[in-house]
Amino acid sequence: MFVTVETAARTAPAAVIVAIDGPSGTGKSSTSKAVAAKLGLSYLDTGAQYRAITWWMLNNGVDVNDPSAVATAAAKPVIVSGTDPLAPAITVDAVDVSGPIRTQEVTSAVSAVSAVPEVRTLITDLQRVIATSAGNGIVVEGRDIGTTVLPDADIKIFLTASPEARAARRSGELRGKVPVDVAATREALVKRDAADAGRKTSPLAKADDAVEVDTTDLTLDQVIECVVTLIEGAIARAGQQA
Ligand SMILES: Nc1ncnc2c1ncn2[C@@H]1O[C@H](COP(=O)(O)OP(=O)(O)OP(=O)(O)O)[C@@H](O)[C@H]1O
Ligand SMILES: Nc1ccn([C@@H]2O[C@H](COP(=O)(O)O)[C@@H](O)[C@H]2O)c(=O)n1
Repeated sequence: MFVTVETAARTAPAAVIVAIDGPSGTGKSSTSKAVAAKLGLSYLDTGAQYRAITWWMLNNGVDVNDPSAVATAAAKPVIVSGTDPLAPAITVDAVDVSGPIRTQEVTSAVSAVSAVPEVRTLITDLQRVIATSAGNGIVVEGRDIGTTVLPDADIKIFLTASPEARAARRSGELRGKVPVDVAATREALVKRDAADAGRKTSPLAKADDAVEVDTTDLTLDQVIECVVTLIEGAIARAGQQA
C-alpha cells in the first residue's frame, strides 16, 4: 500500500515501484529518467547492467556465444548501479563503464549474454535489492521488470513504437557521430528484439496487467506527461483503497 507525501509540483508515494518495459528504442530510458526526476523517485536502467556484464565478458576473453563459459564467469564482475535519474552511473569492478557499454560491440553481444539463465539470476537479484531499498520509490526500466523482476510493481507500463519510428530516433542520436544507415539501424533493432523476445528465460514481454503506450506518434514530452499521469492515477486509486 502507498503512503503519499507531497513534492514541489507533483504528488508521489513514499515508495512507489514503477516498472517500464518495452523493445529497444521505444523511449524507456528517456521517459523513465524524466519521470523519476519529476516525481522525486530513484531510477534503475537494467539494460545498462546487462551491457556492463557483457562489456566485462568481452574484455576478459570470454566467448559470449558460449553459454556455459558465460555462466561460469557470470559471478566474477562486481556491478554497481547509481540510481540518481539526473546522473545515471554504472561501474564494473569500480571502473566507470557508462561510455564503453554503449559501443556497437557491446550492443551486438548483449542479447547472447542476457539470455544465459545464470546471468539473469544474478542480475535479477541485484535489481530486486536496489528496488526494494529505494526508500523514495523507484522507476525501473527494462524488458522483464513487470513480468519477472518486480511482478508486484505498483504500476506497469509497456512502451511500444513502430520499428520505423525507433530506427529514425536511434539514427538521429548517432547522426554527426558516425555514418548513419537507417535501414541497417532498423534491422539491428528488430533482430535484437527478436532475440530478447525469443529467449527461454524471462523474455521481453508485456505483463498482463501492464498499460501499453504506443509512442510512435507522440513527442517525448507527451510520453513523459502520459506516464506521469498514469503513475498519479495509480497512486490516487491506491489512496482511495487505503
Ligand atoms: N517519443 C519520442 N519521440 C522522439 N524521440 C524519442 C521519443 N522517445 C525517445 N526518443 C529518442 O529516441 C532515442 C531512444 O530513446 P531511449 O534511449 O530512451 O529508448 P530505450 O527504449 O531506452 O532504448 P534501448 O532499449 O535501446 O536502450 C533517444 O534519442 C531519445 O531521445
Ligand atoms: N530487463 C532487461 C533489460 C535489458 N536486457 C538486455 O539488455 C540489452 C540492452 O538493453 P538496453 O535497454 O540498454 O538497450 C537488451 O537488448 C536485452 O538483451 C534484458 O535482457 N532484460
